[in-house]
Amino acid sequence: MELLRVDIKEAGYPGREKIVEDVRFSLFSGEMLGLIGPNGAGKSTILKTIMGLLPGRCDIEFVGLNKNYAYVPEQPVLYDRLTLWEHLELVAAAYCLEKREFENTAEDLLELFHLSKEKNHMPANFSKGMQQKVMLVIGFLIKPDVYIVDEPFMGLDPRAIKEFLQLLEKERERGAGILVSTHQLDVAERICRSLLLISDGHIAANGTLAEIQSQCDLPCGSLFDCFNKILEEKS
Ligand SMILES: Nc1ncnc2c1ncn2[C@@H]1O[C@H](COP(=O)(O)OP(=O)(O)OP(=O)(O)O)[C@@H](O)[C@H]1O
Repeated sequence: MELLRVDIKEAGYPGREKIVEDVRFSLFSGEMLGLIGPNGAGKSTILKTIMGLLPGRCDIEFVGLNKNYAYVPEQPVLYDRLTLWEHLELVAAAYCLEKREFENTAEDLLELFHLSKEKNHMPANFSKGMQQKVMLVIGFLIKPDVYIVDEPFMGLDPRAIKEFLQLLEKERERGAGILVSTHQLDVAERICRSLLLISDGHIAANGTLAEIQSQCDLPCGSLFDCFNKILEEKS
């Protein structure tokens, strides 16, 4: 089932409108789609455009009624004067989560991400990785249909990455669609059934790893090899 339809004709920043051009794809229920590409290729710009945070000529449609989503940006966005638990309560209030269910889910997520002891502390004083985990906890709390996650692995320790991936996989099995931007090509190769390689604001390759391997004539190549070959051919 299609959950998200993206058709970006042109998008960018005020004064720099053409960072991304002709990017079209759909995200389906139960799909983990990896957005990969070199620094400055336009991955975050695509995600921000999908979220309506940037101007642009585009059609973005969350297909179907009452589709909700979680967007986890690259830079954590947290309030200075709220504790971790107060952040979660705020989300629960905004999404009208039932109190008992919210509390149980929130406690489980904090436990899983090893944040229980920090519950009454201010995330503003947390390390970068801990702040990133808070953003992920908030995303998982609302159990959305669509997850849009920008570079989630940066700053997470290996244990946190493993727990995060397990949770993401559970959500995918539940039927959520997941769009994840990352530089971790080994992780993308392992977890993403479909991949979208962005170069210079355009789609340079897309499909499954097997399709990308045949597109760049590297039948047994890793995603790392394919990525570099495609980019070399383009330059
Ligand atoms: N706030 C901004 N204002 C103007 N230009 C920007 C802004 N943010 C990013 N850009 C430009 O847009 C282009 C794409 O940047 P973007 O952040 O989308 O790349 P990315 O693929 O996510 O890179 P990275 O992997 O390094 O995070 C770059 O040329 C960058 O300089």
